[in-house]
Amino acid sequence: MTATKGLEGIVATTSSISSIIDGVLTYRGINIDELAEKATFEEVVYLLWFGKLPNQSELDDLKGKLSEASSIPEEVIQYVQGLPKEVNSMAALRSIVSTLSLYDEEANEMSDEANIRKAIRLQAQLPTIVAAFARLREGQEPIQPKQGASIAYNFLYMLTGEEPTDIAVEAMDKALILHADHELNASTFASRVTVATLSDMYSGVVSAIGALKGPLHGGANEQVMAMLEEIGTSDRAESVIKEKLSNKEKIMGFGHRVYKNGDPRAKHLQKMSKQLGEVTGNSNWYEMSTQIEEIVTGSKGLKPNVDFYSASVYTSLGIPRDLFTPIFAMSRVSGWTAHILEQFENNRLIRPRAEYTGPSSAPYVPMEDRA
Ligand SMILES: CC(=O)SCCNC(=O)CCNC(=O)[C@H](O)C(C)(C)COP(=O)(O)OP(=O)(O)OC[C@H]1O[C@@H](n2cnc3c(N)ncnc32)[C@H](O)[C@@H]1OP(=O)(O)O
Ligand SMILES: O=C([O-])CC(=O)C(=O)O
Repeated sequence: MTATKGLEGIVATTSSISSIIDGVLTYRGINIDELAEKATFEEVVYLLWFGKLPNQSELDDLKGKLSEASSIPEEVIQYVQGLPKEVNSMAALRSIVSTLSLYDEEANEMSDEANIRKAIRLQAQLPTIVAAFARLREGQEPIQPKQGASIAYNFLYMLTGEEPTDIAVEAMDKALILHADHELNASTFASRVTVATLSDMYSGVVSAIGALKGPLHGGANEQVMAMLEEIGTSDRAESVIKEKLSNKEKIMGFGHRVYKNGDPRAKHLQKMSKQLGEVTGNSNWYEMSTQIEEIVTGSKGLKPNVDFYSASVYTSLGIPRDLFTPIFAMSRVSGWTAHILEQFENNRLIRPRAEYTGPSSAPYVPMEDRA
């Protein structure tokens, strides 16, 4: 038995949800570029869960169900209110989703119908949770979602209490589409491992949130913004990045385990970042980002991943940095739940082996003889 570090190149399951073949990403066979340009996030959620694009009445039905399920129980709001003010936002999200399961009577119900209903509730409630968390820690009242509005609109509305502009809603919707699923990424794999023991959907999503939190995965988007803030002004970009590279530091938002010639999602976020910079009259973050891309790609051949330009997009939307990864979770929960449903369809316990590298035939030393 020989281990492959980081399971690189190992095919661990079959899946018909998303594919990355020769650098092209599809959801259910549809190219991500087309979805980013033409679809809405709700259509993508339907596509991921049910394997086809919805017709108008199927889409209306799903939107109605998402809207209906978008409020969170009062007990959960009280739980959020009681959290320490300075808590890490992904740790909070992980705990809140776990708490949410305690108020879902179907949490441990394993039928297909119950699992779809839970997927709808999780997708509908994560944006409400993230917005409520952001407001409560500032001492503000949470805002109820508007019935009938899109997830992208509602999230921005619940966060700020103001009607978002059309371009803000478009940018948020596009970001949600682009982050929705990505084959067997670390958090999705974590969710599948958890539910393959026949544990419940909430446990799978909580495992996934824990995995997404790390800076090598979803947590990178916050780190990108921290880096842009550290650089501060474009004239410092070259010296700061070159110093990081010479110190062998990783440049957040660059590189990818699967894409070696560039992430097809990055260009859409770059375009949104540029547009938002023009609309807000502050292109500083966008320009600094393009400059960093030039330096990192030029010197290391590394290309930006989905996390890189999302940082300047969210900042232009006025979103605090520590909500970037929770926003990723708000989108990726559609993919996690699709994968959990797929895992349940044809389940087998996921239990690989480890190549043992410890001592062999070690004696049991009695306590009095130990050093
Ligand atoms: C949504 C997502 O999860 S997308 C990924 C988000 N994560 C990031 O942006 C964090 C920064 N990027 C990285 O850490 C990596 O590129 C990963 C984790 C995404 C992929 O990692 P792996 O496939 O395991 O590649 P690995 O980390 O082994 O890197 C291979 C080589 O490229 C270098 N490298 C990879 N990414 C970077 C980077 N962002 N900055 C500098 N060097 C890098 C490594 O240092 C290593 O160099 P070496 O061979 O000289 O030691
Ligand atoms: O696929 C991966 O390894 C990371 C990920 O989630 C993404 O790029 O969206």
